[in-house]
Amino acid sequence: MSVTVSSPADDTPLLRVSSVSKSYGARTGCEDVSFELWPGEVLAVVGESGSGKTTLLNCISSRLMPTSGTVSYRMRDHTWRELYRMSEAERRFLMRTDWGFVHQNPADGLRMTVSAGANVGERLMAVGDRHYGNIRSTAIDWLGRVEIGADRIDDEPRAFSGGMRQRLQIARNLVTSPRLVFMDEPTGGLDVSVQARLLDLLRGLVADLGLAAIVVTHDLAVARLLSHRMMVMKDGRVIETGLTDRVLDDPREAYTQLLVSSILQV
Ligand SMILES: Nc1ncnc2c1ncn2[C@@H]1O[C@H](COP(=O)(O)OP(=O)(O)OP(=O)(O)O)[C@@H](O)[C@H]1O
Repeated sequence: MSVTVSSPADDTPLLRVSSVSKSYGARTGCEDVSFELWPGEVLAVVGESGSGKTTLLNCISSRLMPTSGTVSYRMRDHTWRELYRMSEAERRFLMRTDWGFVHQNPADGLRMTVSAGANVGERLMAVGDRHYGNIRSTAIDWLGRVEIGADRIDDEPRAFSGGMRQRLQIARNLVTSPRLVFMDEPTGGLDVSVQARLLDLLRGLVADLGLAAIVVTHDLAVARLLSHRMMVMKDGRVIETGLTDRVLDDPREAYTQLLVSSILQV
């Protein structure tokens, strides 16, 4: 089954995913997934462990070549480019400038042995900023936006708590004003109280910046708080999709009903 979702937000999508499948030998990672993502839209991809969320996220963020299907992205100059027809250098440039990727484990998205300021500043340098004073003041500004004091700018992230590291990773990703951010379980592995604060912060930043985002999570509360739309995956396929509140309040598929009711019983 191929599921195409539509959004009311804008008449030109930012990303088009068409019939993407990925298999690992005989094992299915994800199968025949199609959807479009609009500017400023947050899409949550939910499902239980092994349902194919991470495989799909990796395929559409150019980290894992799909077995079949296409991923097209609308560039800033409005031309459409097919991701896996770009050169490796073009894809890397896109990832550094127009896209962000927030990993579940901040250590995967940060340089742990350089200062917090440098972690943010080097992304600015990657998009061509060469003015030390600008870079430092923008880094301080962004550390403030993610609630890290300016007095911590020279500390390395390994001296930070898990929540601070995750906030730093978010600042590093958002400082260049990307148009699209991929997030893989962005609050996973954090204490519940830290999660709640981080989610609040993320929600505010995504809304302020008008970011489009694809958030993979097994946590329906994260999907509820962050996303406009949801895709529910099972065994590598999308089995239900729709506005987040609709899917959570009135799930149509038996599997989604089970997923929602099992959370509500906790
Ligand atoms: N590198 C790999 N080699 C072989 N099989 C893989 C590989 N990565 C994932 N798979 C398989 O693909 C399927 C989907 O896995 P995936 O990690 O995408 O699911 P997920 O929904 O992200 O799970 P989780 O929430 O546990 O991270 C699973 O059956 C998994 O075993």
